[in-house]
Order: sequence, then structure tokens, then C-alpha cells
Amino acid sequence: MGSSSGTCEIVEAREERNTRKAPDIYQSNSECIMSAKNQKLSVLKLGYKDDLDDDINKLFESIALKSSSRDLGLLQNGTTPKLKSASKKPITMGVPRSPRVGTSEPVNLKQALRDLCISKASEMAAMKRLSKSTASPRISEVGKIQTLYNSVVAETSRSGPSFVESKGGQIEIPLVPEKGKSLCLLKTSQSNQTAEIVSSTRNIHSSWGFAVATAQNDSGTSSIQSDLACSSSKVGIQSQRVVPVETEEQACASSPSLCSTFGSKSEVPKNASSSKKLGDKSLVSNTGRKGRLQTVSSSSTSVNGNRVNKQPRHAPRTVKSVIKNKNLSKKKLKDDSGSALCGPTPNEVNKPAPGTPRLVCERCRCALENTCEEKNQGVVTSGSTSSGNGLNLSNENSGSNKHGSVSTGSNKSKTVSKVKNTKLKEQLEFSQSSKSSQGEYSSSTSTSDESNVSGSSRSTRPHMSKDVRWAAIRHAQMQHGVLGLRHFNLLKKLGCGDIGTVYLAELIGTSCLFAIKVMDNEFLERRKKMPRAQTEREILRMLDHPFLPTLYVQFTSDNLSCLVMEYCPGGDLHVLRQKQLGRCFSEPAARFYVAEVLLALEYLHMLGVVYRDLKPENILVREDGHIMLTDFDLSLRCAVNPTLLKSSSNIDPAKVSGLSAQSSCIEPFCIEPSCQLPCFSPRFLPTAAKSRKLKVDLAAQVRSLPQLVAEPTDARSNSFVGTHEYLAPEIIKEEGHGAAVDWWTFGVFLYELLYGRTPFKGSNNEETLANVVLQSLRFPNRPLVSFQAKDLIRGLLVKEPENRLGSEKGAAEIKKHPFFDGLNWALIRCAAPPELPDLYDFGVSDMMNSQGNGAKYLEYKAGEHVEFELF
Ligand SMILES: Nc1ncnc2c1ncn2[C@@H]1O[C@H](COP(=O)(O)OP(=O)(O)OP(=O)(O)O)[C@@H](O)[C@H]1O
Repeated sequence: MGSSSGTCEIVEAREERNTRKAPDIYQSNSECIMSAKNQKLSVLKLGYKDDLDDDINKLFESIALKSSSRDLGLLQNGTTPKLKSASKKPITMGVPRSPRVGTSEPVNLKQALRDLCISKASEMAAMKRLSKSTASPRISEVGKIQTLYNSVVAETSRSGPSFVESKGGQIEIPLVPEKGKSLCLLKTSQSNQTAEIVSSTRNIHSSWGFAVATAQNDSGTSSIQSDLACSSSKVGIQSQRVVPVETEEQACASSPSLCSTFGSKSEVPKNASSSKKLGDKSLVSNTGRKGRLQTVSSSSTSVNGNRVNKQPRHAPRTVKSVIKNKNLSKKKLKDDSGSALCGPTPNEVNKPAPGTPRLVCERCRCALENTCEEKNQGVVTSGSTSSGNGLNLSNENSGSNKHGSVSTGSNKSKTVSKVKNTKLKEQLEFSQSSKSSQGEYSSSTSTSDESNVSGSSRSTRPHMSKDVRWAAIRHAQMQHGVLGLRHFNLLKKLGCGDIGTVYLAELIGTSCLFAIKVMDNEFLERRKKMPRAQTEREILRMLDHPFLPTLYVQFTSDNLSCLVMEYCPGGDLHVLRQKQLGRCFSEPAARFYVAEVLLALEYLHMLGVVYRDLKPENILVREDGHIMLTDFDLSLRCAVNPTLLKSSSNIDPAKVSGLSAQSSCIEPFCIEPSCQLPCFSPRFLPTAAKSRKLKVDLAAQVRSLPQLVAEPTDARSNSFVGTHEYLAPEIIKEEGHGAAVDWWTFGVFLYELLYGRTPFKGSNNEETLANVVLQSLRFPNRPLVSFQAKDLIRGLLVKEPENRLGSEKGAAEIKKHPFFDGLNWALIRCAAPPELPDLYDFGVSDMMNSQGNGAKYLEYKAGEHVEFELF
């Protein structure tokens, strides 16, 4: 190519020939170049002899060496755009000339000129070649691009021609990210990743909604679990407790993988924008992000419940921490984009994310706070005053100094540290141990009498969280440190049992009334009743149910163990029954009481407590008319394994003779047979047929709801415990017994409420026991009792425990019985209880008033049961 260029002017004949060969690029400039050469030639001819070719050649040669500058000057004289363009040969200045230029070989003038042109053209060509083939430092940028271009060409040529060369030699590279590509390719892939992230984010939002919905669906069943596990979370389920709208973190908990994606989403925009500044680090970052994205996208290509469920448990915490520490994550990305945050490989997920320690600390702090709270709530008292042997009456007037003079003797400085168990821990212990309160008990309890701190705290008594008595107790604790009997005015002895005496007491400085069960440890030791006291205390500490007593404080004063409980001013059901017309309750009233007792028993069974001592005397009536099941010293503790039954159809229909239909009616005691239709159903029913169909459908739906069954079916005891008339046949026969004894006693209890007497009562205890085992069940003609009620009693008073209603699935079976049709179990707490006689008939108010006028309080003498004296 170079050999022929630029020769047009010198050799006319050859010009044509050569111009044909010359590239267009040079052809356009040929005229200008030739004219310039001609000018030079004419100048030369004027100054030199014609025959002195050699000299001329030499002269030309020397001129040629300086031609560039001269040419430039010449060309500038005849400036045209084309000329300028042609003269843009500074790049040739440093480039070695063509071998033919500069040689001393004798040539004629024409030839020399021709060669000059050729050499220039060839120089240009050579430079072009060089620029393509070499990577001179001076052309490094171009060279790099060219190298990349070449590599792309090489790569793509292997996989196919996917790039396009466009006008001007620009190259369009398809935006296909490939691993191992150079910078520009990675940048390209980053763009793709960003797009991918955005796309993933969209998926997350849509699938997040799904996760929320799932959580909400689960909330119904989880609420029961939360109660069981007792941690506020669960429910977090954290009984959590479900918020109608999940926060990000909550969504993370329910959908860890989604959160992982979510985390990346939140980091995307800034990282994407900042990546340009990161230089080489951005490559690492990109790689990391890419890895993460791939992980996410591979796992989130189909966001579904299965995938979410497959996430390890610890994942949410890691992810949560990622989100919580979003800022940290971003910073970390800049510093070390290859960290766990960026590349959540399975292993890395297990590693604590940067925010995890903080999270853990938060948890620890929470735990500590709880412990502290319990320390404050659970009062240790070791009375410091000594006043002889007992609980003396105090006539000190009201006020802060109005203490009951409690005989406390020496300070025993009971240790607190032993009993900082959380309720959950307690429940765990209980569920893992199988202990009874009597014969079997010797195998022991974990809490000794030394442990006098109540495990109760407001935080573990959700149903009592608004109770003013908690506030009063807390305030007193803050004021006095630890509480003791001296901080209470004992107003009245409520009753006396096997292991202690119960007093009505007022917390000094407040108008809050409590029932304090006082037990003399020495007496209990002497009578070997300490295990029963311990059982009761331990059970009381774990309770949190509206129909079971709340234990506010537990303390030991000297040798007296005291349980400060909720006071029930309504007396017990035995007394209340006596006050009813015909000494028995109406069926609706009986149904109300047995329903609440059933829920209390169900709860106890869930906790692994077989109550064993059901009778009207142990059912107290609260101020609001609802009941409270009390007295747990005969209870049997055992293991329990609550299960959720998918459908109630598993319940044996043989045990339920009537049709069972649950109602969703908002009225808890809507017993109208026709009112099977929930009050929430559409009010405008076109036809009766449609209405009936709706009723049936709804009843079927309710029946098909999952049911929690927590019957301690494995519980066994050989103890002879209970009250004669209430003893189950298997206890009398000493065959060993379990939770089914509670369903027997439940039947006897319902019978007594309805008929005013127990079914197998004999003239003496022996006869009663014999009747229980041998006599068949009979119903008196009076009062009139419904078929459903009798049917339920029949189902419960089956002598063989294995065939007894409730023996298999516990309260769930019994709740299904038609006797409870129309009852909304969930709202029973809101139901209006049966009417009560005036509470103040019990004389409490009068007594308090009289004491305010200077009456004395109570006196206790050690070694005896606490005596009640009212002056
Ligand atoms: N929280 C309370 N509120 C009101 N009265 C109560 C309360 N707790 C117990 N009583 C009353 O105190 C009396 C004694 O109760 P306690 O539980 O000590 O003995 P018990 O019920 O006879 O059972 P046991 O002999 O098995 O201990 C009972 O008759 C009961 O009515």
C-alpha cells in the first residue's frame, strides 16, 4: 500500500497507474501534495546543475531529512482543510523512516521525489500497523481498548459473533455479564446485577405480602402456643403477637430468605451508585454482591412457603441483624465488600453478622431486665421484728406504721439467687418431671422452702397486666424493699385447710385486699405435709389464667410460708349453692360454672397438672362473678405433650350421643337451639333454606377448625387422694390413675350443681366408695335437667377411665358436647355470670370499717393454726 502512494505528481504516466492502487484516503490529498513537491522541485532546479544528479540527490536527501518541517511550512502556505488533514503527520516524526528514504543510493530527482512520497505514505501505513500490533506506552489507552476488543473478539468468536462493529470502528458489546471479564465487562455485569436486584426486590414485595398473610393465618393457632410457652414473644408469635401489619423485622422473622433479599435490596441503590468510585474494590464488591444476588435469586426464584420453612432457625436473627445494622452494612460494603454481609453463603449465614452481637446483647439485656423485674417483684422477706411466737394482733392505727406485728424471730437472710427461674423454665421443669403431691412427691421438687421469691411478675401475668394490685405490690416493694407479713393488715380468717390458714389481708397504705395463705413450716414438717405445700406453691407460681389464682408475692417470715394471692369475695360454690333456690343451680348457671372450670382444667392439663381435687368448695367466686379454681396441694404434676388436631372429626362419636355443633355466636351463653347461626353472619337472608344451609356450613367449618389437645394421658399415680364423694373408681380400686380422674370429678361436680347432691353418696364414706365403684348412675326426677346435661354426665361418669369422655383428647372432647352448644368459649370471660348475692353480705366492708375505728387485727401463735380474733 505504501509503496505507491504519493507518486502521482512526479510520474504522470505512472500516476494513473498508481492512483488506481492508492487508497482513497491518500488519493484525495494527492493534488495538494504534488503541488507542494513541484514547488520544491522548481526551487531546486534553479539552484543546481542538471548533470549533478548525485549532488542533487544528496541535496534532496538532506532536504528530505528536514522535509517535515519544511513540508509543514509549505503546506501551511497552501492551507486547505484537506491539506491540513494530509499534513497531520506529526506522529511520523519519531518514527524511523522507510529504508529507502535517507539512503545514499544514487537516484535521479524524479525517483527521489517519488520515493519521498512513497516513504511518507509507507510511514503512515507502518504507523497504522504499529498502532494495531504494538502496545506502545504512548498509546496505552488505545492499546488497552484494542486488547480488550481483541479479547472480546476472541471470546465471542468462540461462542459466536455477538458483537457488532459499527461506524467509525466503534464496537458495540452485548451486555452479557461474564465471569472473568475485564473492567468494562464487569461494569456491564454490574448494571445487569442492578437490574436483577430491582427485579428481585419487586418479587420480594409481592412475596412479602404472602409472608405476612401466612403469619396472620398462623396467629390464631399460635396464640395458644404463646400462652403455653408463656414468653411474651410467642407469640410472638412470638405469640407473637401479631400485628396486623408486619414490620420489616417481623417479616424477616417469618420469612428469613425474603429478608435476606430485602437486605440486599436496601443496599442496592447506594452501592450501585458508589461502585464507580470504588475502583478495584468495586470489583470485589460486585463479585460479592453478585454472589449474594445469585444466592438470593436462586433461592427466591420461587418464593413460597416451602422455601421459607427451609430456612434455619438462626437465619432470621442473622438477617434481622443485617437489616438492623443497615448503615453498618453499607459502610462495611465499602470497606470489605467480601464480608458475610455481601456473600451470604450458607456458611456465612451461620456466622454472626456484624450486627449480631448487638442483637444478642439486646436479648441478654432483656433477659437481665426480666430477671431484675422478677427480683423486684418476687419479694424475699425475712422478718426482722421479733415478737415472740406468732402473728400478733396489731392495733396500730392505719398509716405507714400500722404493721401487723409479725413474729419473725431472727433474720434468716434467705438467699434469693436460687429462685430466679423464669416461668418458661419452670414450665419446662414441670413438663419434664412427673411428680405427684402425695406419695410420689418424695422424689422431689426443685424449689425448697428456702426459695421464697415468687416467680410471679406482671410481665408473666398478661391477663392481669392492668391489675391495680400489681401496682400496689410494686409500689410497696419499692418502698420497703422486701415484703413481709408486717406490711399487711390481716383482716379476717377466710378458712383453714390441711396445710395452712387463709386470711383476708390488706396491703398497708393501700385499699388492696389479698388472700394470704399462711403455712407453718414446722407444723408441715411435723405432719409430713411440706411436699404438698411445695406442690401448691410451685403450681401457683406458674399460673396465668383468668380462672386460676394469681400469686402476687411469696415470702417466708420466720417459719411461716406465705402466699399472697388474689382474694375472691364471692365465697365458694359450695356455699353459693346452699344459697340457691332448692340448693342447686339452674342449668344455665351450672353450665356457666362448669364451662369456666373446664377451661381452667384444660389449662392445668396443658401445664401437666392433674388437679384431682375438684369440688364446689375449691371453686371460689370472684368479685365479678367469674370463678377461680383454687387449692393445688393434691395436684399431680406430670409430663404433657400438647398437640394440635387438624380436625375435630377424630373425636369418638360414641362418647357423644347428641349432635355437636359449635357456635360462633358472640353471645357466650346463647343457648337457643335455633341460634346456631353466628351473630356475625349476614343479616339479610333471603330464604329460610339458605339460612339453614348457612348454619350447617358454618357449623361444619367450626368443627373443622384445628383443636389443641393437651391431655396428660401418660400421667399415673397410685395415691389415694381426693374427697370421698368425688373419688374416681380407679383411685378407689387403686389401679393407678391419670388425667381422666379430673373428668370423672367434673361429672360429679356438674351433677352436684344441678341436683344439689353427689351421685354416689352413701350413709358413710365406705358406702360412698362402694357406690362409686359398683353403683350405676341414676338421675333424680327433680329437678328437671336437660337431656344434654344428663348425657354429658353419663359420658363423664363412665367407670372405666379409658372409655370416659375426655380421657383421650381431654377438654377438647368435652367442649364439643351438645350441652355446651351455642357457647362461645373464647368469649366466656365476657359473658355475664349468674347473679350473685350481695358480696358485702359476707361482712367484709363492715369489718374493714370497724377495724378502721380501732379494732384489733389477728394474732397468731406458733405451733397452732392461726387463730382469728377480731376485737
Ligand atoms: N383466694 C381466696 N379468696 C377467698 N377465700 C379463699 C381464698 N383461698 C382460700 N380461701 C378460703 O380459705 C379456706 C381455706 O382454704 P385452703 O385452700 O387453705 O384449704 P382447703 O380449701 O380446705 O383445702 P386443703 O385443706 O386441701 O388445703 C377455703 O375454705 C377457702 O374458701
